[in-house]
Amino acid sequence: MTNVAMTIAGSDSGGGAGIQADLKTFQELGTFGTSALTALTAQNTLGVHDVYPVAVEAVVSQISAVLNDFQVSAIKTGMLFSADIIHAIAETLKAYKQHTLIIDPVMIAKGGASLLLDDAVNALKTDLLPLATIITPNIPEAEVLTGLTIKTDSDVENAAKKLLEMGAEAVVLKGGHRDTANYAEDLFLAANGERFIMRSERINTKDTHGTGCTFSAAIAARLAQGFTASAAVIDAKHFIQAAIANGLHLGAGHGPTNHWAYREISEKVRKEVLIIE
Ligand SMILES: Nc1ncnc2c1ncn2[C@@H]1O[C@H](COP(=O)(O)OP(=O)(O)O)[C@@H](O)[C@H]1O
Ligand SMILES: Cc1ncc(COP(=O)(O)O)c(N)n1
Repeated sequence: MTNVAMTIAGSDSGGGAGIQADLKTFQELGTFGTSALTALTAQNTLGVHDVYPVAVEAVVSQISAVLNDFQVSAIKTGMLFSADIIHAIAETLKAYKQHTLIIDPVMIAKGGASLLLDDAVNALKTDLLPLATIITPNIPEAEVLTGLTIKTDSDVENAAKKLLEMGAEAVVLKGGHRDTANYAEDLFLAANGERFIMRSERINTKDTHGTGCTFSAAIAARLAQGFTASAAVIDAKHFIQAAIANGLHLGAGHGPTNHWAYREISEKVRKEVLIIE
């Protein structure tokens, strides 16, 4: 059976993040990728040069066209840009009773450009977050969503709990932005009580453009194939670790990750690089 996923996100002309990262990741993991664009960005490894939002009707029309024809097993969202777009997406997904939803609450690009308007944060919290099967914030995004300051391990736990209280079924609070020098660790916490930490070696590289997009797309690809939430996030961590560790060194700024590295690494080697506790 062919499994289908959809990404609702922005286009990154540089190919490392956004829709491009999502579709490459779906393809690598054997899930058929469909998409609805929310914005075009003129972007490269040095930064975001321009943002052109897509009209709300055009976003809804793309989602409807896909959902009217395909059996989509998982949807992920990335850059959503405005409150109007978020509201329309939430209403459309509710109308289609689409249940498996991974929300990567993209706010700011690595170079500092805003990919979500300030007044859209509330719409993300009230309209979309309660529909989430899994939400995957990085530390700054979790701070904005919860209003908490996140520095210590217990701050991470408290923020994850608060995100569950806000309506997500599960959260992966990603630790890429923490000051852990030797490892990058992410906390998985679910409303059903499941909890674990995924810890991998921190790769010393500036080429981390699109890590969050790629990670959440890998989760969506695996959920679309019927993986459980915990199995999907663990495999996504393997995928992103391989992609960062085998960087392509493209461009003069924050380069993209290597979306085909995972398929070249044996399962045994993948398992060796990840500690689950
Ligand atoms: N230098 C790194 N080495 C290894 N893993 C990393 C590194 N930076 C980020 N990660 C991992 O990449 C994923 C994305 O993390 P993060 O950088 O926190 O999110 P975002 O890209 O949304 O800012 C997480 O699984 C995180 O642990
Ligand atoms: C269109 C688009 N979407 C998302 C990101 C965030 O990238 P990252 O995954 O590095 O946070 C980006 N830079 N551009």
